[in-house]
Amino acid sequence: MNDPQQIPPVQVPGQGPGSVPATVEGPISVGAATPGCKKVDPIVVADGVRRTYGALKAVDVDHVEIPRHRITALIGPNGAGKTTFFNLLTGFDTPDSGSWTFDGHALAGVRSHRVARMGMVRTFQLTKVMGKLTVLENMRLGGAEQPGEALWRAMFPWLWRTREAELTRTADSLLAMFKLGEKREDYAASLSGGQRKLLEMARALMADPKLIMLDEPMAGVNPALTQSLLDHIKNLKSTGMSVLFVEHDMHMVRHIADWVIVMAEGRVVAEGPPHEVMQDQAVIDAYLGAHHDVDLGSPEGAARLEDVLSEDAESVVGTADAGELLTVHEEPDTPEPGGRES
Ligand SMILES: Nc1ncnc2c1ncn2[C@@H]1O[C@H](COP(=O)(O)OP(=O)(O)OP(=O)(O)O)[C@@H](O)[C@H]1O
Repeated sequence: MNDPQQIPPVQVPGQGPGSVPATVEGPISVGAATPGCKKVDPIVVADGVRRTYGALKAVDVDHVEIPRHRITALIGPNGAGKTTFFNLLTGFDTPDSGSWTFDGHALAGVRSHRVARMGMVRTFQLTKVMGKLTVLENMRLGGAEQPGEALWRAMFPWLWRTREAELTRTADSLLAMFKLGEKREDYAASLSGGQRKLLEMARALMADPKLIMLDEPMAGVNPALTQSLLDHIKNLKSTGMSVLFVEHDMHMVRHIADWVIVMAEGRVVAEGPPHEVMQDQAVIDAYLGAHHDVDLGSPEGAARLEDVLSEDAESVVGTADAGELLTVHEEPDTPEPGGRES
């Protein structure tokens, strides 16, 4: 069994201390923070990306840019199109129209595994860890396969053994970081929902991404782990990674996001720094409808919003189906039900 105490501090694969950029500072947008505004250094640029389901426009994004080396939150009410947009960008779904680039490379039509190999890796709202594999095996699967690696493995098995040992070392470091070291030999199916979320995030890091996209990383994570999860995400930025996350937890958004993009009814309706965006009328309208007087930028306002939405029969806030605005609930140790890929 692995002893997390003996594992050295994690180094995100391929990003040793020598290659770590200093904290990036300075303006994020070129000019004013308006919906679809240009960024000083974008890692993703999307144009005219649309996805309809029958008459429903799930995603209808004219233009959006995701800043590099920053933590960006993608927020919006349920059904706003956030997950569908994630699916489109990462090749898990196909848009009706539109184009987008990642790190300067056009990605429309590129399949999901190639997108991941290019350095754009995502996690899912409902985790996709493989229950019948151990935690360590799941991690090793996340290691990006180099072009031609399968051939090398067949022809030069001793070289593969070296690579496998490397993957195991990286996996153990990441498992220690996510406090899953003691679970490395357990089947992933035995993990709680929250632990599976952590495993999925750790596995995504095995691919050495330039951009990690997290779909509701906090939902279902035990409160004891939430602070360390926030710290992990901040650490990713300090290693030079760009982070884009979908989240309903405004506490998390306010505390770690450098930039917030707000979607409603498939469109980008606002963007900017967290404290500004949360007082934006379009955002308040999108979230609150009639409750315009609530200030999302303050803890009291967010608490009030949570109360209001908890009483709303159509809101999932405060239920097991959604992240919460201020607090994170305990996840029962039961397997997740199947469902749509989101
Ligand atoms: N496979 C699908 N078939 C039909 N409609 C879909 C499908 N996937 C998503 N939708 C619809 O598209 C819209 C956007 O859904 P999406 O899951 O992207 O929203 P979201 O902002 O991620 O919501 P949430 O915060 O609840 O996860 C919703 O109205 C949803 O019902």
